[in-house]
Amino acid sequence: MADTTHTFASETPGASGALPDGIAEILATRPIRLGTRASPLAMAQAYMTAAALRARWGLAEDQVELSPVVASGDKITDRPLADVGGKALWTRELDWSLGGGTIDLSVHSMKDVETIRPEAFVLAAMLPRADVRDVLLGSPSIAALPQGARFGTSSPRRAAQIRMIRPDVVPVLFRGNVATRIGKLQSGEADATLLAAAGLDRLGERLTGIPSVRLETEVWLPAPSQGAVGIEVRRDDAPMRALIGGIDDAPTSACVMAERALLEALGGDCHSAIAALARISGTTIHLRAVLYSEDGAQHVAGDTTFAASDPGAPALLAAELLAKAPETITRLFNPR
Ligand SMILES: NCc1[nH]cc(CCC(=O)O)c1CC(=O)O
Repeated sequence: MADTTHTFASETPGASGALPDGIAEILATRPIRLGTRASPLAMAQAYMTAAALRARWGLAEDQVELSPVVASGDKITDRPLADVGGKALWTRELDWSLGGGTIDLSVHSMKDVETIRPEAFVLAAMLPRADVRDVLLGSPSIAALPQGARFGTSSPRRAAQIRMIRPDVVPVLFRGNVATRIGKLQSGEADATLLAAAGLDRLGERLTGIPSVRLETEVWLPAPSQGAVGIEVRRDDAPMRALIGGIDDAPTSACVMAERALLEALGGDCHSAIAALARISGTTIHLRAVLYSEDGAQHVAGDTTFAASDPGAPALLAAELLAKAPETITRLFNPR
């Protein structure tokens, strides 16, 4: 018989500590309001954030509340995101709520958050990063894809990466949430697709009957910020900054900030095919990145190792990559 004694952090006496200044006064009148998109994945991530906040500060169930907003990006599912307004479609409605004070915090998939954010907000915390890998669905390997396979994606990165390895593969437009895309694969709209392991894991997707493989980062880098959930707060809201700062996973924040600094220096947008991943060991960050031409026929890769205290290093890698990239790649970027 297994030992059934468990200790939960939230039950450890004193583990939660005193609330940051000003929070008790807010809780006397209303709950903490977490803004989130309404998609199943966004809701799962917001639940995780609420649970982490309650555990960290010893808050009751009803002291943290979710406030779902339907994002424009969730209403338009028949065109590539890049053609209809880009990443702002995911953040616009949440930004209005946060700026207007009807929510205290916005929970985001960091992958969907523009590199340049309103000056009034701060990304004050990230949850521990999930599995960063992309998952190939519909085939047990890239090599096993049938000749001329139809590959469902709306991501320039994923389309370029697959065609670099398999130029015969034909991209077909795939949008919608995770369940929608799995449904499209199962109904035969494509032979294969790619999804983030983080999303599948957080939704508890079983993928029954679908051959799949998690692609190792040595051979297949994910999107910058993939697998990271970030929480934004108004810059002038000191109590909420302290509250949310209490659940920040510092290694995740350091890596994701490095990937975002690279993206910002490159001037990448939804049309640019860029893969990047930072890993941290102690205070040393290792950042790898690959830029692709649209058809994947050309690519440039590079990496850099730097002290976490050196915020300029990702921009140097960006400059080095652009300097050696052919015009088919540089034209996809607007470096700053
Ligand atoms: N662009 C949609 C999106 N934004 C974040 C995730 C997955 C979760 C994550 O990367 O944290 C997904 C779905 C996907 O790419 O499969």
